[in-house]
Amino acid sequence: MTFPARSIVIDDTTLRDGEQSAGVVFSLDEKLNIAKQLAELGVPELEIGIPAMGEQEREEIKAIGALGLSSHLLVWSRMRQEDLQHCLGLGVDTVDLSISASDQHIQHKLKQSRAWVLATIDRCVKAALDAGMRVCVGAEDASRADSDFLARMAEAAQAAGACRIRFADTVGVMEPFGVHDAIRKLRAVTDMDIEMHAHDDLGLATANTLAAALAGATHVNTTVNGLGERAGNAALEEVVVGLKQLYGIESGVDLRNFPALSHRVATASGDTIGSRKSLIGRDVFSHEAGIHVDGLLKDPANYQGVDPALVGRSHQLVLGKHSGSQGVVHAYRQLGIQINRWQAGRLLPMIRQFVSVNKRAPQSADLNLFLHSL
Ligand SMILES: CC(=O)SCCNC(=O)CCNC(=O)[C@H](O)C(C)(C)COP(=O)(O)OP(=O)(O)OC[C@H]1O[C@@H](n2cnc3c(N)ncnc32)[C@H](O)[C@@H]1OP(=O)(O)O
Ligand SMILES: O=C(O)CCC(=O)C(=O)O
Repeated sequence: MTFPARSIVIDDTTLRDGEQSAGVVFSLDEKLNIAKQLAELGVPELEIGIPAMGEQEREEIKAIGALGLSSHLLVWSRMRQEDLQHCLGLGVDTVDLSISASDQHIQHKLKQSRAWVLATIDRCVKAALDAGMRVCVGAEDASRADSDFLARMAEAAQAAGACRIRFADTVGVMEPFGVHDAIRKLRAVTDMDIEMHAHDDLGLATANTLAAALAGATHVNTTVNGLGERAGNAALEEVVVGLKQLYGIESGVDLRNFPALSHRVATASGDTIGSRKSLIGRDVFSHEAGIHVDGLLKDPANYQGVDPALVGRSHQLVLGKHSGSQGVVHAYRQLGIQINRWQAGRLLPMIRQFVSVNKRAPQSADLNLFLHSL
């Protein structure tokens, strides 16, 4: 399958939805550094906070704005006049004005009607525009909304002057085919930009985000390391690499310095990154199995699905229970010691015995000992 060359805008919400993860708080210093690093990677848009939360949040939003970053900044707000007022004068010219799209939320959270939602969109979007803001209408819980009503919301938003609608899979219950259909349907009824906001409750946030991009979304929300409410959002690193590698869609984001940002966000959020977390986990570019190591040494393409250099990393070859003789020869060569395959074959049982007992790879001192005992 071939895909037309195109680009997409990443709107990273590490500093908004990322910080909404239970128990996570970023200090101002952490926010400033995360924002700077995101901008340095070339992330074009950053959603940086919720002004209605209070004076401190607003001061921090201002401080991020004062950095003069190359990234375009947004704030998030409930679709309420009083919340909108808090978004003004912060040095940020775009607001995601959020209102629920599903009957579940409209009736049982907002305790309102669909007609009220449409009227509120009209009133609040116009008020934001009058105040000099650009508006993205956040359709919260869009994934559980009636699709015809969502279309009416999009029409109301566009008629009022919004430039974008955000399709939020708020509770993370969608799958890629459904997302593709939903975004296609939205694309057919509006000329506004469309943004996908996915949650990872079923482990599908990235897949759903890619599906939205294929269906015509112009913007996608991400967070560093997939941080975010509950199971998190679509991970910036996965979305950027997936868009480019699978579909040739450019995001303009260069992840070669991503490990430093990933580490910063993990530390600031008190999180540990799973060792097998795609692209950033400790072990995802490590190889032990003899056949794989032999193949990689002959040509990395033999066992490389993703080039680790894309995310500033490299392959690690590890000696272990499943090593073969080529891997052993290579490990000794790294120490400046030339051995032949016959010697490697005799060293293998020692290596296996060592890792079985110690549950770790042998270090250079161990390898020297093995060699001397031959
Ligand atoms: C899916 C998402 O991620 S949405 C973003 C969620 N993020 C957050 O909630 C983090 C920041 N939140 C906060 O600091 C606070 O919740 C505030 C400042 C926004 C509001 O605080 P409070 O006024 O004390 O209200 P509280 O949080 O208890 O309840 C939410 C209220 O907002 C209403 N509300 C929820 N969403 C919306 C919306 N999109 N538009 C208008 N009103 C809304 C609820 O119905 C409820 O109103 P009620 O008190 O009249 O029943
Ligand atoms: O309405 C929005 O802007 C999306 C809010 C959000 O974070 C969500 O629905 O998960």
